[in-house]
Amino acid sequence: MSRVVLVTGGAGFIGSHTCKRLAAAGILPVVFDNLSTGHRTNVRWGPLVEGGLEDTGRIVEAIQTFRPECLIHFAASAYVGESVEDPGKYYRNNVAGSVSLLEACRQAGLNRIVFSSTCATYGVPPRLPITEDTVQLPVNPYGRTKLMIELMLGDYARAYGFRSVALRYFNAAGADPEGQLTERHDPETHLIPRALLAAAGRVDRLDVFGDDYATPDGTCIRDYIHVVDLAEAHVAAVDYLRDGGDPLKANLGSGRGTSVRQVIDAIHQVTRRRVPVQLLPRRAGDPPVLYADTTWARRTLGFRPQLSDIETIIKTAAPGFGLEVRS
Ligand SMILES: O=c1ccn([C@@H]2O[C@H](COP(=O)(O)OP(=O)(O)O[C@H]3OC[C@@H](O)[C@H](O)[C@H]3O)[C@@H](O)[C@H]2O)c(=O)[nH]1
Repeated sequence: MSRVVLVTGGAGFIGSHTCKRLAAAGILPVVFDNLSTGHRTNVRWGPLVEGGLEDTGRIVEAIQTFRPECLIHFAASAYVGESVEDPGKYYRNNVAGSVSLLEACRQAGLNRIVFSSTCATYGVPPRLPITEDTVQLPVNPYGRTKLMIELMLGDYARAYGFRSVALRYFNAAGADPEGQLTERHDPETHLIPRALLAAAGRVDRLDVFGDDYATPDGTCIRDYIHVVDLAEAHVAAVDYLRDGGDPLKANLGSGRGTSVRQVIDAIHQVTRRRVPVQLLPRRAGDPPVLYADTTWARRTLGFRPQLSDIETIIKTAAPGFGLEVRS
C-alpha cells in the first residue's frame, strides 16, 4: 500500500472501525494509541505505535517512519458526565493533548487533519435540524474541549497552512456487520449498549432518564448514526483533503430522530428480548431533541449513510452483547 494515514485513538470504537474501512480502501492505517481506553485487539489492519499525545518524539518519529498523507485524530476522553466532575482531565487530555499533537505534526511537516468533533459542541440548539452554521454553545466541558480544538485548527490553518476537516458526529452506534469489532466501553454509559446489556441480563435494568420531555412519547430524541457510516465518511474526508479540498466542518448523522422508547422497542423487535427499565428523573444537561441536517456532508463528502436505520444499528450491535438477532 502506498497510501498511509496516522490514526490517533485507532484502538477505540470509532477509530478501529475507521481503520478497517481505510484498509478496504487501500490505505494503511498506522495506529497511535496509549491503550488507556482502546483495545490492542482492535488494531488489526496496520501497525500500532504505543504512546500518548504528549509523546512528541514518538509522534515525530512515527510520521518520519511511515510518511502518512494525513492524520485522523480520534484520541480523546469522551464521557460527558465525567467531564463535568473532572474537567481538568478533559482540558489536559483533549485540549493540551491536541496542542501537543499539532505541534508534533508541525515539526514533522504533516498538515492535513481529520478531526473527531461532536454535536455536543452545539449544546441546546435554538432550532432543528442542526446545520453547521448553528451557534456552538456547548453545555459541558467535553463539548467545550472539542470546540476549542476546532477553533485551534482554524488558527493553525491561517498561520501555518494546516488543512482540516472537523466531523461533528451525532450518536455513534452499531458495530462491524462482519463481527470483527464490537462496542466495548468501560464503563458503558451510552443508551444502545446499556439497553442491550439489560436485554441480555448482564445488568439488572436500563435506567431511562426522563419521560416528561416535550416529545411525542416523552423521552429524549437523538440521531443515531452507524459507526460504519461514520468510518466511510472519514475515508471520504482523507480523499477530500488529498484532492485539495478547503477546510471543512460537517455534521455526520442519519438526519432522523429516534426516541429512547423507540430504541427500546426496536431492541424487542430485533432480539425478541424485553429491556427491563426503571424510570428515573431527567439527567442534567440532556437536550430534549437533537438531530442533524446532513446536506453539507452529502455535498462535500458524498456522505450517504447506508446502515443507520435503527433496526440495522441494533442488528449489528446485538451479537456483541451475546444476543441473537431474531427478525
Ligand atoms: O442509561 C441511559 C443512557 C442514556 N439515556 C438517554 O439516551 C439518550 C442518549 O444518551 P447517550 O448517553 O447514549 O448519548 P448522548 O446523547 O448523551 O451523547 C453524548 O455521548 C456521546 C457523545 O459522543 C456525544 O457527543 C455526547 O453528547 C439521552 O437522551 C439519555 O438521557 C438513558 O435514558 N439511559
